[in-house]
Amino acid sequence: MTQKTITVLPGDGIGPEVTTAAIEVLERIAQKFHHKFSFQEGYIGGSAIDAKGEPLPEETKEMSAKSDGILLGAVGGPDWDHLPGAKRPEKGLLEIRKSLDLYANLRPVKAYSSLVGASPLKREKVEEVDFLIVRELTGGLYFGEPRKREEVNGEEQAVDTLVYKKSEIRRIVKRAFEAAQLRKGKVVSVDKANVLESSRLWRETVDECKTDYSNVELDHMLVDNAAMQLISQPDAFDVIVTENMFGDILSDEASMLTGSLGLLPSASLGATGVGLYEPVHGSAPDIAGKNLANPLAAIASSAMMLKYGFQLEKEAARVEEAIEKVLGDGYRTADIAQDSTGVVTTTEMTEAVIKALE
Ligand SMILES: NC(=O)C1=CN([C@@H]2O[C@H](COP(=O)(O)OP(=O)(O)OC[C@H]3O[C@@H](n4cnc5c(N)ncnc54)[C@H](O)[C@@H]3O)[C@@H](O)[C@H]2O)C=CC1
Ligand SMILES: CC(C)CC(=O)C(=O)O
Ligand SMILES: [Mg+2]
Repeated sequence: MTQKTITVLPGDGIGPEVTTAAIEVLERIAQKFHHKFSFQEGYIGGSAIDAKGEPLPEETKEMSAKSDGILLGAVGGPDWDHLPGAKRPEKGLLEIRKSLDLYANLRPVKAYSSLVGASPLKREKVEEVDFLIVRELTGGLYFGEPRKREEVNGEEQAVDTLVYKKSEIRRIVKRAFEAAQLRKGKVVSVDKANVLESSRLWRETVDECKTDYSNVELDHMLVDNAAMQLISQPDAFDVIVTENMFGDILSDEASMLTGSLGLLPSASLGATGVGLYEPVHGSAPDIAGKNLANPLAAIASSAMMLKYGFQLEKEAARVEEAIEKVLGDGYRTADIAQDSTGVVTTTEMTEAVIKALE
């Protein structure tokens, strides 16, 4: 019997809908395998700004740090877009990642066989897709200082800063090599070393780390080429390691190989301690509150929590199999449906997954 306390941070938009789905699945898993999962809910993002006046209240940070796993929905939305950068909902997410030192964001991209038709790419391009994006999560442009607006020579300008320390690069690259050793043994490191100094340090550091992993094959790829190769030869990738913003962009692109952004899960891990599990997608304000969101990315994120956070491999596999089963049985939320017949809601998809756990 495993006993765990899970912090749930639903956030904004479709966040509450998809985290509810993930909780229901975890509750069923606990019941089935005789574990005890208790859930505590906290504020983050726009809903935290509305309730508590800030995107990451201290109490959220504390309860998250003390728990065994964090399940997050998504943050942000048009209600808060007028706020200055430091007070926006997204700041809450960046801050929780930073404060818990969750530097390794694992984003698996795997085509479900029954869904290859949902991708805008040809079947033969996507059916073998199975790779892992290892995205650096606590450095780079999203965190570098200074960041500011200023007036220079009578004109307004804005500054963001892209900084990487060698130690930050080393630790994420090691994660990628280790992940590759458990997969097909191929790492592609993505950078912009033809232009950016930070990318040249990135590339040098990757080469240095490589000497400890003689059984792993390494290639470097410029990010613009990588964006193209993800479409032209997506099945050639095994592990992609890259910096924060490139990983953010490439993973949304990669989601279309599977058919929808609503399918991709992620785990954000530190060296030790609590991990954060969240879908790759955002708060999807266009469909929020309509019971239309695809809950599978959040449910698959809860499977990553079981696997990486609690070492419950069998239980994680059971959730993944249930997802495959419902897709195989033809359950489709609107984002992955070929036409409008038989489209299911968020709650119907969740019920189907729970049923498939039996
Ligand atoms: N991790 C997070 O909390 C993230 C938050 N955001 C925030 O979310 C807000 C909206 O951003 P967008 O650029 O529109 O990105 P988004 O990821 O929220 O939505 C992009 C498109 O994908 C669709 N989509 C996303 N998740 C879906 C799901 N589970 N099922 C079905 N369709 C889904 C949406 O309906 C929309 O058409 C912004 O405030 C942004 O800052 C964006 C990305 C990540
Ligand atoms: C909202 C951003 C802070 C994050 C994002 O887009 C992501 O992590 O995928
Ligand atoms: Mg993103």
